[in-house]
Amino acid sequence: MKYLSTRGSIAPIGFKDAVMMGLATDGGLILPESIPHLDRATVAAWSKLPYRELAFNIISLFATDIPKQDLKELIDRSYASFNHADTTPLVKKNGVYILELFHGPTLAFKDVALQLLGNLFEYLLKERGQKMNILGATSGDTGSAAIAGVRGKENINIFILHPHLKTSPIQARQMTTVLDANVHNIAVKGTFDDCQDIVKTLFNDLPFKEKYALGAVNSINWARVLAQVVYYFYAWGRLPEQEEVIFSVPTGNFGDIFAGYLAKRMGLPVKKLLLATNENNILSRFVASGDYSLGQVVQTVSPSMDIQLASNLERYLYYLFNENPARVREAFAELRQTGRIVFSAEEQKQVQSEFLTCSVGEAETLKTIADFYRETGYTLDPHTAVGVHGALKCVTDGSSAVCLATAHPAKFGEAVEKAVGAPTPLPPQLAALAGLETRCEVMDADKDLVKAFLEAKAN
Ligand SMILES: Cc1ncc(COP(=O)(O)O)c(C=O)c1O
Ligand SMILES: N[C@@H](CCOP(=O)(O)O)C(=O)O
Repeated sequence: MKYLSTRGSIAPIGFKDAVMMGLATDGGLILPESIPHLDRATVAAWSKLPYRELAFNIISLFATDIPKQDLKELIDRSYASFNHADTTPLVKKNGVYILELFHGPTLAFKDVALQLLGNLFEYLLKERGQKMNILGATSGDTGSAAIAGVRGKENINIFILHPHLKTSPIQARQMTTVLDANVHNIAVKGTFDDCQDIVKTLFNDLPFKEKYALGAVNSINWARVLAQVVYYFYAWGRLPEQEEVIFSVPTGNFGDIFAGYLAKRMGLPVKKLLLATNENNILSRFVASGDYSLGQVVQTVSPSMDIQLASNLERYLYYLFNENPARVREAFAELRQTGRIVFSAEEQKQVQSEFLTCSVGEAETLKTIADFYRETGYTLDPHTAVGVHGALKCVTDGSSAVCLATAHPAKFGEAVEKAVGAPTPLPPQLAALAGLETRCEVMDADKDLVKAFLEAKAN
């Protein structure tokens, strides 16, 4: 399998180089040259497999330059750190299915990909005899999952930018209580979009990227998205009837839902993907009316989705534009100049044939948590609640809905307590954070400050 860039200006590369490149060197995002298609019998057989076997089958279609035995070992090791025998169990509550993606070390869906990516980096760096400086942006969950994924690994420094005081307190502690010498947390006085913009700008500074061997842990890295494809198949295989379903995905950077889109293109029977957002609803507006115009980020009770500029939309647009990189370049030039992208009526129709959407406000999110808790005794985190609200409100045709549960509720204790009127018990790994020393560098949202900091700390 070879990989290309959505912007069309890199020579085809293999999987291992794609993982190491992160953001494509032409500023685009990396995609496979073609998407493998599985027939219905294969989908049915594979999706019933235990998680690690399924992950191996799917990932090996794309990671064709890693010897199969090595890949198997990497996958087995990555999911051994999950505390549930099913890795990503599916439960049914109140008529909807909940796909629990929070059984990894940091209690969010990011662990599914970042446990694997950490092991992949270690494997590739050893093979190449290289060192790496990881540079990533987080609105709260990617950061701790990435740190947990690379902690204790040789030849890796990690620099994670988060928006100062805009994550939940527990999310911040999950990152800043890690005092290992190679772990660097930077609290940026700005938004997640500012953090992501700094990271992308530094990745696009090719001499700097090369000199410091920058590695990407955000979903700009193809391996992130690929690992997330697996659980769509896994969930489908656990449904009582193997029918066309709707996946409801709480969405911020469009990585998770893009993985669902890939699963569908690979042959998984997905009727539609329901793109659920909080008040930061640029992606909902895009699906509902083709209005993709940038607004101001607002702070919500689902802070990990407080995002305007979703990285992975570019990957979807590449397909929407019939795999035409010139149209992708034009769209992003338009976005830079005018703050919006204009879509044709035909393109809008195409988007609506693939996605449903719902934008969920704070009151509805908290009410969904409260109602669900009262009716089922099950506690949703605020991000999951956004998707569950979307499924309960928008899936009106009798289809089965699978809601992706992207984080453990205890990561967002304040919001959950406001909704249900009682504190959520802390799992041991979160309770253990109380009182620990923290280390974090607070900085203005200035790429030169981040650059200088990385230069000083990288070794
Ligand atoms: C808990 C949680 N839910 C949902 C999302 C949205 O996922 P994505 O960015 O892949 O759209 C994020 C982060 O982005 C998250 O941390
Ligand atoms: N919600 C994310 C934002 C970054 O998204 P990513 O999937 O591109 O890493 C976070 O928790 O940091």
